Amino acid sequence: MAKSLPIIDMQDISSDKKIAKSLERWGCFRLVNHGIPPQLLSEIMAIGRTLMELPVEMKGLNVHKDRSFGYIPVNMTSSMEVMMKYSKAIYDLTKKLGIKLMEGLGLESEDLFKDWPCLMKFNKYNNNPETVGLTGAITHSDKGFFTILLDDELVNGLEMLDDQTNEFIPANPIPGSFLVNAGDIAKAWSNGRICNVKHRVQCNEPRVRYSITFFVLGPRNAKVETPSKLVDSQQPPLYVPFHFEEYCALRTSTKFIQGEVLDLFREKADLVVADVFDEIFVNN
Ligand SMILES: O=C(O)CCC(=O)C(=O)O
Ligand SMILES: [Fe+2]
Repeated sequence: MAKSLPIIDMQDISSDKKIAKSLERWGCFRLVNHGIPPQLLSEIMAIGRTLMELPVEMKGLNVHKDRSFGYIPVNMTSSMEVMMKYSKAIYDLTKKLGIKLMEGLGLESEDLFKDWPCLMKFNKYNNNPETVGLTGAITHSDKGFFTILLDDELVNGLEMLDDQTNEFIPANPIPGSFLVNAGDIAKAWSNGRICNVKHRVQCNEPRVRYSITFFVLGPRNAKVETPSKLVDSQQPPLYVPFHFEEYCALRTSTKFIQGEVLDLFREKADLVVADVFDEIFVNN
């Protein structure tokens, strides 16, 4: 039977343990019965599509210094309400997921992501007959802690890497669900227990694909530090505490997008660092 990714029902009484286990084994799971109404999911998806389809001249009116921050035309103010509603709902959901993860790992039940910066991103894959078989998003890990992805219900393409067998497993959509995956910060925070799953998006059919990602990034004004309970003589600390911004700057400057930069923050990093810098040198 073909391998498939874990599906977790948020209302299941053992969901906390299942969340921790799935993140350790796969670095991801599909989340169902999460409590965000399907109507709100359809509304935010519709807004994503509308924004993506705006004429180029209108998108050019974007005045943000970082051009990737996008543009919302004034006649779409009602969309702002939906966006605020959605971001609040999804932020509350990540808070619950953080608490469940803490409990699932046998840690004190607390709001892990309190005051952490988050980012919402709309994606469009211009799939067409010429792009079938090509890659829409190359293999990468996400740099933050958690990503909550609302994927296209009709057009598949997302694939998650099983790091035990090195094969890609399709994350086929389930209407009304989210795909939750862990990123580099989760791996460092958990002392290497959580998998920062690598993933990619393939074009399998000539139909445009939309998705919305909500990234829970890293601690604000504090270092990424492993809870003491996850460290002992059997599992000595793997990483020195570091700031999320520091991590992002290195990931950007090295252009390594699969979590390799975590090696620069390893305890006793002298040897590893030399290796990574060699690679950077070779790659440039
Ligand atoms: O569009 C998708 O399904 C995945 C997007 C993604 O991996 C990302 O934005 O980091
Ligand atoms: Fe990603």
